[in-house]
Amino acid sequence: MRIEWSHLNKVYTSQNRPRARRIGLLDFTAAARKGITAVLGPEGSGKSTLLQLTAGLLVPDDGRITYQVTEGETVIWSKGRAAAVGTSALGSLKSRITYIPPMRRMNKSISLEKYLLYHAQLGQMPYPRRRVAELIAEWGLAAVRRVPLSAIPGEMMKRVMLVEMLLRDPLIALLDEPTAGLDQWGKRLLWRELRRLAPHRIILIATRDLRWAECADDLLLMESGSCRRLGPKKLLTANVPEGTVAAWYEMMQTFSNHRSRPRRGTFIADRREKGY
Ligand SMILES: Nc1ncnc2c1ncn2[C@@H]1O[C@H](COP(=O)(O)OP(=O)(O)OP(=O)(O)O)[C@@H](O)[C@H]1O
Repeated sequence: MRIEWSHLNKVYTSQNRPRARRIGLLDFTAAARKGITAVLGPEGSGKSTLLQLTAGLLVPDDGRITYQVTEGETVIWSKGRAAAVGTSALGSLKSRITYIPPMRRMNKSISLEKYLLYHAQLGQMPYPRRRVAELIAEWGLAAVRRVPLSAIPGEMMKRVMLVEMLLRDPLIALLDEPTAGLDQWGKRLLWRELRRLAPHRIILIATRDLRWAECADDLLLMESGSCRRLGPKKLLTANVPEGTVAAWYEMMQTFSNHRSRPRRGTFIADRREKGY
């Protein structure tokens, strides 16, 4: 199992101001293997764009994503494939990818319990009623189990989305800021569940919660839409005395600030030529 991103580019244009363009991804090339990959990077570095492209919710302007699902089964997502067949280019893989946005409200009148039961049945979970009841209790959602989704408060919706993911049992899980809105107990529960799923799935987590990112096997550091560093967490964090993700990230940002600060009288073009 593997996901390969090859020379991905994504530029956002505004309908009102077509000349105002923002770079989402810039020649992004990297790969993710089985396990948990923490996608790190400063605000606006392209973490969410990467997850949404990988979920098939956005179409790349250029480049391709290759999903090696099982031995001999390869699926490709690119502008050409999207133009030819739309999201059905992802075929049955689409239903095995779960994307969880940072926060979501749902305008649905169906009760939480019925909604989760529907997803358990969709995911062909054995004993769906029992599993839904267990997860509702475990994630502290019993008080709202008969409440319509539209009336569930925002911070609780994060837990609903995570339970939905566990019921669907995806092959690829893409979580954007999954700990935002979770308390310590929720964070621990999510850590445990993701570690349980990790050996047989590809899990990408875009997060600014560097302590929680310790649950990852691999770290992918983004900068200005590109992949700046990718590798096993153990190997990368071994280079910093504290040995933590937070310390490694801080060190990388210090270098980054140093690199991007133009020296007096140095033009950007000069810096490129000199390979800064
Ligand atoms: N829908 C959009 N329309 C216009 N520009 C966008 C859109 N989504 C993202 N961008 C821009 O693309 C760039 C990358 O944004 P993205 O949200 O992918 O980064 P991020 O690393 O996830 O940031 P954050 O940590 O703030 O969520 C930013 O400059 C952002 O302003």
